[in-house]
Amino acid sequence: MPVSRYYDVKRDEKGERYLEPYVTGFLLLRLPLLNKGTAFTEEERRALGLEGLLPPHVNTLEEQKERVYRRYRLQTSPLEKHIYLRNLQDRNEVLFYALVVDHLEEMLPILYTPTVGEAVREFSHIYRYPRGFTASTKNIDHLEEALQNVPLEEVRLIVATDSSAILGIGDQGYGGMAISIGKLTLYTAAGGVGPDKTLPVELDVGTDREDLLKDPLYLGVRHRRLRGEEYFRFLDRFVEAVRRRYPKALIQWEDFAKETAFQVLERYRKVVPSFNDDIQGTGAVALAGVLSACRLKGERLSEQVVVVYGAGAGGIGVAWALLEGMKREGLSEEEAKARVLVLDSKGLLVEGRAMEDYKRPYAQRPERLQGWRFAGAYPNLLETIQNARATVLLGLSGQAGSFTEPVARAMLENTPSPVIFPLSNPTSATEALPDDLIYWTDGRALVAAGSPFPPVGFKGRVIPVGQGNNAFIFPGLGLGAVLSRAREVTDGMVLEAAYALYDYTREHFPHLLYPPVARLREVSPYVAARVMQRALEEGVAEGEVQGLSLEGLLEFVKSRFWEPRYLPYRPAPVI
Ligand SMILES: NC(=O)c1ccc[n+]([C@@H]2O[C@H](COP(=O)([O-])OP(=O)(O)OC[C@H]3O[C@@H](n4cnc5c(N)ncnc54)[C@H](O)[C@@H]3O)[C@@H](O)[C@H]2O)c1
Ligand SMILES: O=C(O)C[C@H](O)C(=O)O
Ligand SMILES: [Mn+2]
Repeated sequence: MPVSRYYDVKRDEKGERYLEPYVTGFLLLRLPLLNKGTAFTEEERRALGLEGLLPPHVNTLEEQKERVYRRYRLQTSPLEKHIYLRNLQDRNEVLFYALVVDHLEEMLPILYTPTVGEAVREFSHIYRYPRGFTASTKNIDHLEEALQNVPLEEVRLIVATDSSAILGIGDQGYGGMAISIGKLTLYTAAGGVGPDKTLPVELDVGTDREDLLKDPLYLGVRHRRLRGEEYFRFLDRFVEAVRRRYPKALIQWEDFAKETAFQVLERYRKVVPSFNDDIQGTGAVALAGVLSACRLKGERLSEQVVVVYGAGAGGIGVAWALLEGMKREGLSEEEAKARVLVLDSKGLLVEGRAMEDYKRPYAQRPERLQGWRFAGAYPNLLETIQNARATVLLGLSGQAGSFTEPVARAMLENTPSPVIFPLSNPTSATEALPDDLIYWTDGRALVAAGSPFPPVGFKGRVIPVGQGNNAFIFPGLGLGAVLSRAREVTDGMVLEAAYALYDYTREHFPHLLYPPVARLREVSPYVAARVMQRALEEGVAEGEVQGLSLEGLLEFVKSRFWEPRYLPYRPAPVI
């Protein structure tokens, strides 16, 4: 079957790839996966009915990049830049990715965190072209038919959100589609997954935001969110329809509120290859960064006392991964648990306290608090840091400014170089600004943040701020799972992604907590290869990669890596 009902990719006599479009003329210029714009050659223009429809001069891809980059630079705000790039993506995908790959570090904050947060908020107001697939309460009863309308036959990667907890900005209704689009842009730009193998999905189950429901321009369904059984019936249908239409696809669950995130992950992880980016991707990226910090300090992870601030999808995922990391260094479950302290909005999680089920495994035994001094019913952040003598502090609370100067100074009381990662996104939700943390700790804190921040100048030093964002994990994890045809994404594969990122950083950037994002295109294939290796070891891989060594797997990944280049076009033979 062709890749798409509008084209196929074939090989010529010499084995070179070419594209065979099934549409010609003006329509060809309107399909972003096919359109080369002014780069169509004269021969192609003649053969494909494009003569007279384009300017006479034929551009190279390089020239086109030059043109669009100049316009890009003239956009006056991050959101305008985002809109500009998204329009380019919807016009000509090869050109879009060629440009993004050339300027990855510059454009990631525009296409992804933090600007994507604004794009989510404004989604209905900046909407132009359709992209992705919407499952909504309007089409859920005939979802299988609706999925047939997606003109791609080889979708392998789906990012799906119900928009209930986008970044740290909460329920965003239909706007969450922008997150699915942004995450998949990274899969292609950083993970080498062809854009025609990806499908962004919005699961529009409604919104509880009155302002959105009342906004005449709002584009989602206008009712409150489905809950309980109705909600899960909706999701069951979605998963079933995906399984039928795209049996080889992996689903990445994104930005589900904590009330459902854990249930959704568990309900489907053995039904369809899937993982939750906020729980597992974030857990892995935090573990990798804390391991790097320990290496820089010349200490072991199992010696640290970790405080995780925030007990939602991200916080619990991070607590899980750090606990696993400590156990790997030889601690018992009990020993590890006493070293990973988790707080929610009511304070430290302690057994016996009222809390949701997913938090229970991370609650401290009451004995752990023996001799502690605190004022309220449960220790707050500062009290926990002081009493437990925390050495690592990780923020996943979405509470801007919650890592105050006294908090940072308290960390410094416990260790000469505290590890402090305000991981909440977007920038407006960060627990602390990195330069504040560095000043408050006299340059001694090891700092990484979820959103991108410029390096901090301090007493003649230039201190880079690592970006502890699951962007370092999910493209490699998803790619590795798909390329190894993994039946499921196991916890072992998630943790392997963390150690792979740690190893990559140690080898290539031994003085940093995370690699620069400009290196994502190297990081992701390496993470993918390690994930594949682990999938093989665990016996969940079903693909053609059986028996390959790590080097072999890396070669395999690289041979599949999609590059933004124009293929020559040959018209379909007339039958
Ligand atoms: N850096 C990354 O890669 C990354 C990944 C995932 C999430 N995050 C960030 O983490 C934040 C939370 O995301 P999530 O998906 O876990 O959301 P969530 O809604 O699942 O959880 C938020 C949690 O924050 C905690 N919280 C709220 N108010 C608090 C308060 N006053 N004090 C202490 N804790 C409080 C609660 O425990 C709540 O469960 C967001 O800002 C998100 O951007 C970052
Ligand atoms: O989207 C990001 O930047 C990371 C993470 O998935 C989040 O929800 O904050
Ligand atoms: Mn997320």
